[in-house]
Formats: sequence, C-alpha cells, structure tokens
Amino acid sequence: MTENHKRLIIITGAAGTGKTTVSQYLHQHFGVCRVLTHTTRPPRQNERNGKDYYFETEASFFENHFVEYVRYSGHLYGSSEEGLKRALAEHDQACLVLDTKGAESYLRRFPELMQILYLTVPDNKELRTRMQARGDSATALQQRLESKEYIRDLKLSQMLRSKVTVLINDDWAVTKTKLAQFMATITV
Ligand SMILES: Nc1ncnc2c1ncn2[C@@H]1O[C@H](COP(=O)(O)OP(=O)(O)OP(=O)(O)O)[C@@H](O)[C@H]1O
Ligand SMILES: Nc1nc2c(ncn2[C@@H]2O[C@H](COP(=O)(O)O)[C@@H](O)[C@H]2O)c(=O)[nH]1
Repeated sequence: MTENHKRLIIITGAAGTGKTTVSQYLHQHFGVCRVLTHTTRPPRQNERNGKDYYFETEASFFENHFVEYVRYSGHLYGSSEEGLKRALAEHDQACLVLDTKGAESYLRRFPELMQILYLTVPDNKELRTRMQARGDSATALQQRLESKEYIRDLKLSQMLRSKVTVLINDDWAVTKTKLAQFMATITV
C-alpha cells in the first residue's frame, strides 16, 4: 500500500453524475480495477452481488473491516480494508466510487496515493432524469433527491476543492477525451 507507483483513483460526485459509468470505462479502456464496496441498499434491477456491490444485511455489514463507512440516504455503504489491499496487490491502479464524505476519508488516510475525480453536470435536473432512466424506483429516487447527502455532494467541500480534478460529464464524447487526458497525467 505504500509502494509509490500505486495509484488510487477516487471517483466522487452527486448521485447520477456518472461515477459508475466512468469506473466501467476506466476498467475497460485503462485496466483500472474497481474496488467493490458493501451496502445494505437493496439491489436495483440488473445489479448483482459481487459485481456491482457486496449486498449486505445490517448485521453482515459490520462483519467487514472498513477503511470508512457512511450512511447515505438511509442505507449503509462501506469500503473494506480487504478489498482495497487485494486490488492494490494485484493492480498498479485501482478506483473506488464514493460519496464526497468517503473521498475526504481517503484523502486523510492515503494522501500520497490519491487522485480524485469529481463529476458534475451543469443542470441538476438532468440527474433526476438519468436516475429515472437507470430504473431507480420513484420512492427511492424521491428519498435520495431529498437526502442531505445528495444535496451535499452537489457541491465540493472546502477540503476537496483544491485536491480534485473536476470533470463535467454532460457529453460522453468529451468525457472520454478528458478521461484519456486524466489517465495520461497520472500514469507512471
Ligand atoms: N455523459 C452522460 N450523458 C448521459 N447519460 C449518462 C452520461 N454518463 C452517465 N450517464 C447515465 O446516467 C445514469 C447514471 O449514471 P451512473 O449510474 O454511472 O451514475 P452514478 O454517479 O454512479 O450514480 P449513483 O451515485 O446514484 O450510483 C446511467 O444510466 C448512465 O448510463
Ligand atoms: N463513502 C462511501 N460511499 C459509497 C460507498 N459505496 C458507494 N458509495 C456512494 O454512495 C452513494 C449512493 O450509491 P448508490 O449505488 O446507492 O447510488 C453514491 O454516491 C456512491 O458513490 C462506500 O463504500 N463508501
């Protein structure tokens, strides 16, 4: 974990900004390994245990050893020590998809390893549309849009402001170009 050629990319931003989509693209095109996290949220349609998340009960969740965990819109989410160690043992570059509170925790703990991408879109209304199109249930979506975590993540905190690469993800073709530039700057 202290080897200096290892890179940990944190992908953060408000729900629906495209964090998961970007992590998949980085995996497919740059071989960046995604560290799966754990959650007590019920799976969405098409989500699978061990592929999208490790889906947990409130009891099984705390059987893991977490680098950090949060409650987000009523559910627990956490990234495990084991998952992170495994990913960095096997790959030079790994990524984690986290809320901004999680990004701050990683920045405090691993400042020398970290690269942070903060995703945003110019019009927040677009985020509701994207999450609807993704198939989020109306109840879950409403709860999320009203949650303090969602509202917090629409803006960068003071701590993250000077540490992140901001990526405006409203045009996928432009995003791909910016991701290539970002990867070129961090590749050793
Ligand atoms: N540039 C883009 N233009 C249009 N739609 C996009 C773009 N990027 C991602 N999407 C779509 O927006 C939806 C939300 O994306 P994604 O699930 O990656 O967001 P997220 O930030 O991981 O959300 P959450 O935090 O809620 O898990 C998906 O259906 C995805 O295909
Ligand atoms: N701090 C952490 N945030 C996490 C983790 N795993 C996911 N997330 C973030 O939670 C919200 C909601 O996710 P969703 O899949 O229900 O839409 C989103 O911002 C994720 O990035 C984690 O382990 N720690």
